[in-house]
Amino acid sequence: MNQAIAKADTLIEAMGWIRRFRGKTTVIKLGGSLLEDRTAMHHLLLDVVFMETVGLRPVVVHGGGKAITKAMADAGIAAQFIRGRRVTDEASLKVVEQVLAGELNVELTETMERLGGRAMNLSPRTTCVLHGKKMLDPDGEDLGFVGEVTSVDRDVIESLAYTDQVPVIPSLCYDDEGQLYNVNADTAAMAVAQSLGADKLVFLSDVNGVRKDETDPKSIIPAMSAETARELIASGVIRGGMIPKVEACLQTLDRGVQKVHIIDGRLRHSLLLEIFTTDGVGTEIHA
Ligand SMILES: Nc1ncnc2c1ncn2[C@@H]1O[C@H](COP(=O)(O)OP(=O)(O)O)[C@@H](O)[C@H]1O
Ligand SMILES: CC(=O)N[C@@H](CCC(=O)OP(=O)(O)O)C(=O)O
Repeated sequence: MNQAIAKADTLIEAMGWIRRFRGKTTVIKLGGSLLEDRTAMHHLLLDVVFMETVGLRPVVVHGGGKAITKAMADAGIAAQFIRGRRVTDEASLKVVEQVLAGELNVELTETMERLGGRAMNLSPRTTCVLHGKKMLDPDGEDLGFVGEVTSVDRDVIESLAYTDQVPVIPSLCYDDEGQLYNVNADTAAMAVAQSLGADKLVFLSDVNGVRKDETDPKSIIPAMSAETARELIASGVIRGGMIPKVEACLQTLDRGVQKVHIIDGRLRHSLLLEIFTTDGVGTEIHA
């Protein structure tokens, strides 16, 4: 009996948080490093289904960098990155599309449905909600078919909330001429969060947050200002795949979203801990 009472207490404790966030949009970016870990993915999607069930509005944007690199290697294509973005020629683009839209997007949607939730894939193979153009690298490098999002079909995404469906969006966009582009998933999540005026943007990755020393989990920085984040990129402490993530955080903060978090998706229920407790996990970047 005591156990059952403790469970009821936990539900009551969550009530304040549920009321606070009910009807609010949280954009959740699932990183490809994390998607490799099936158990972690399962628990995360369960958290997403829970959020939707109690009236929050989760929107999932996903990458799949590791799976793309693997599929490219299988096809005999070497991966090349510039400042965390994949140089994408025509052959690579085919692989990117197949992995993101053909495999991961379908798997994520189906898994959520199996877990008792309702989900809808919004990919170029079904309904593409991200529109954009070729991205011009600030250093003048030609990244090939790498795009940036210029507009988001907000109405399509928001209408899913009326039928209790979680939108699942891969990081691909079309331009006005119907050319497909590979978009960094952190950048795509940022564009979606801005367009929806999201309350929160959470990046789930395979590290416990931004670290002073990339290899030392204990060196995690729990909270940092936008200014510090810029300094850490310039000094090389933040490098590789963490650069587009932090850049996306900075641009989001520039446009009015109050808080952005980078958290460890491998930690069971990290998403719920982030939303339903006062002690956040991971790194919070604030204005
Ligand atoms: N200062 C840093 N702190 C933490 N991770 C960092 C840092 N600099 C670079 N990284 C790297 O960034 C990676 C996360 O980026 P990425 O692999 O693109 O993840 P995701 O697939 O989740 O988007 C980490 O696994 C780590 O290797
Ligand atoms: C242009 C560019 O870099 N696109 C990314 C898209 C996937 C992605 O961003 O996946 P993660 O979230 O796992 O990093 C790529 O090709 O890897």
